[in-house]
Amino acid sequence: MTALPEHRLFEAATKAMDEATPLPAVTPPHWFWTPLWQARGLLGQVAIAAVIVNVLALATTLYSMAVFNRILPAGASASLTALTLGMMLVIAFDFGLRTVRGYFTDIAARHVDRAVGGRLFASLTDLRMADRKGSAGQLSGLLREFETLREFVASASITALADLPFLLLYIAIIAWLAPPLAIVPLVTCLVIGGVALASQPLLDRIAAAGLGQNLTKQSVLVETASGLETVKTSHAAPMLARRWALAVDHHAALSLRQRLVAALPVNLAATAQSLVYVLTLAVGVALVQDRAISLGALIAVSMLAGRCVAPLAQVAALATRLSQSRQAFLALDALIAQGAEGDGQLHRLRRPVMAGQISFRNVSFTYPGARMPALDDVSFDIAPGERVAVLGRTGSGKSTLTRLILGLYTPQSGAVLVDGADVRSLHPDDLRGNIGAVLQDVVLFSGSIADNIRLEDPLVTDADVLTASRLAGSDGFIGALPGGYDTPLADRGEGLSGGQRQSIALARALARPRPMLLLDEPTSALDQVSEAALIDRLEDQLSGQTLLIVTHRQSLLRLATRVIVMDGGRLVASGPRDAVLHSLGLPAA
Ligand SMILES: Nc1ncnc2c1ncn2[C@@H]1O[C@H](COP(=O)(O)OP(=O)(O)OP(=O)(O)O)[C@@H](O)[C@H]1O
Repeated sequence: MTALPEHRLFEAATKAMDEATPLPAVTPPHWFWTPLWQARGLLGQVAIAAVIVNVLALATTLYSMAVFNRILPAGASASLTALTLGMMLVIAFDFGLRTVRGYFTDIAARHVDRAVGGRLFASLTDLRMADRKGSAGQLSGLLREFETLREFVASASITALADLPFLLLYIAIIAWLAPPLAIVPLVTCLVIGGVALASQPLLDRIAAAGLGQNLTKQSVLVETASGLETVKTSHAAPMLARRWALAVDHHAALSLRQRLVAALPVNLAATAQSLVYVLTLAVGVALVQDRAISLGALIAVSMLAGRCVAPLAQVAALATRLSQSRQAFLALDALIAQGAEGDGQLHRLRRPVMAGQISFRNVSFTYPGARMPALDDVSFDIAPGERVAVLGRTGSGKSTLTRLILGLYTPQSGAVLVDGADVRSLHPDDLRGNIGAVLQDVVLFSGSIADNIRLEDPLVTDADVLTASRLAGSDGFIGALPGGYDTPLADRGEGLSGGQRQSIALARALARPRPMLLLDEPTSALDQVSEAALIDRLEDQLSGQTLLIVTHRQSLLRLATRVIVMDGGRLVASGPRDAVLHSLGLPAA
C-alpha cells in the first residue's frame, strides 16, 4: 500500500468525520417576539393593573351619581363625608396602581432592551461580509432604529392600548344608564378610530422613506467624523456639507409631512373630547327634562363619555410611533433574516485544533456588485508548516486569497479547504481561532494597548503579550510610553503612528500559537531597519506554522520557501522561491 502524505490522511479523516457528524437543524428564537413573550408575566401585570384602574374609574361615576341623585336632594352631609373619604382612598389606590403599572412597563422594556440589543449586536458581528449592504454609518443608523422599537415598548402611550377595550365597557354602561346618549361617544370613537386606521398606510410610507433619509444622514455623519483628518486636508468639508444639508432637508420635509398626517387623528381626538361633552349635555338635558334619566345619570354619562375619548387621543398619538416602529422592525428583521455566519447547515463543523494545510480547488470569486472576478480558477496546495509568499500587481487578487481562507467571503465556484474541510463547513470561531491574521488595513479598538493585543482572549496571558510584542517589535515603543501596555488608545488606535499600529496588529496575531499565519503587507508601514530586524526574529521563531505572506517587498521573501504569483485574478506561477524569482527576472532573496 502506498503511504498517503500527512495532509491527505488528515483530509480523508476529516471527510469521514464530516459524513458521520449529523447536522441537526436548530430553530433560533425570534430576536424580538421571543424576548417580548418572555416579558409576558410583566406585561400581564400591566394589563391587570389597567383592568383595576379602569374599574376604579367607574367609582368616580358612581360617586357623582350618588351625590346628585341621593345626597344633594336629601342634604345628607354625613353620608357625603363618608363617601368622599372612601373616594379619597380609591383615588390614592388608583395613583399607586398607575405608578406600579408604569414601573412594570419600564422593567419589561428593560428586559426587551437587553435581550434584543444583545441579539442585534451579535447580528452585526455575525453578518456575512457578502451580505453587508450600505456604509458603516448606514448600518450603525439601522441598528440605532432599535431605539424606536424600544421606546415604543416602553412608552406610556402603549399602556393606552390596554385601556382601549374598556371603551366598550364604558359605552355599554352609558347605554344602560341612558341609551340614546351612547350614540355620541360610539360615533365619535368610530370616526377617530377610522381616521387613525386610514392614515396608517400613508404614515407607513412616510416612515419608510424617513428611515432611509435618516440612514443617509447617519452615513454622512459617521464618514465625516471617522475621516476628519482627510476631510480637513483634502478640503472635503464643502462636499460633505452639501450632502449633509441635502439629507437634513429631505428628512425635515418628510418629518413635516409626517406631522401633518399624524396631526389629523390627534387633533380630531382632542376636539372630540369637548364635542362629546357638549353634545352629551345638550341631548342629556332634554332627557332629564323629559324625566327619562336623572341628573346624576347625566353627570355620570358625561364623565364616562369623556373617559371613552381620552385613550383614543393617546392611541391616535401612537399612530405615528406605530408606523415608525413597524418600519424599524421590518428593517431590523430584514437585517437579521439575512442570516449570520454559523447559521443553517453551514459552519457547523467543530475543529478546534488544526494542522494548517490550505488548498484552493478551481476557486473563482467575484465580489458582490463587481463585474470582473477577483479570482479566476485558482488552484494550489500549501502543506502544513510551509512558508509561501504571494506576489502580484495591485488588484491582482492577493488579499482576496486571504479573505477566502478566513471565510470572510465564499467562492461562487470551486472550494477553499483548510485541513481538507471546506471553509464553508467550518465553524468560524474554530477557523479564525487557528489563524493569526494581519490584514492590510490595520484596525485597533479603543482600550489599552494590552487589550488590543489580547483582544479579551483569556488564553493570552501577560507573558504572552510581552513575548508577542518583542517578536513583533512593538515592545520598544510601548515601553517608552508613560502608561506602557496600559496606555489607553483612542478610537481606531489614534495616537499611534501607522508603523506602531501595524506592529501591534502583528503582536496580536502572534500572541497565541496558531498553526496558520496570514500576513497581508505586514511591514508596509515599517522602516527598513525595523523590517529587517522583524524578519530576523520571525525567521528564528516561526517554526512549524503555515505562513502565507502577501507582499510587494523583496526583503520579506526571505521568510518564504515558495512563491505564488497572481495576475488579474489568475495564478500565473508557483514554485520554489528562487526559481520563481529567477523566472520573473528578479534577484534571489
Ligand atoms: N470589497 C470589495 N468589493 C468589490 N471589489 C473588490 C473588493 N475588494 C477588492 N475588490 C476588487 O477585487 C480585485 C482584487 O482585489 P485584492 O484586494 O485582492 O487585490 P490585491 O492583489 O490584494 O491588491 P493590492 O496589492 O493593492 O493590495 C480588485 O480588482 C479589487 O478592485
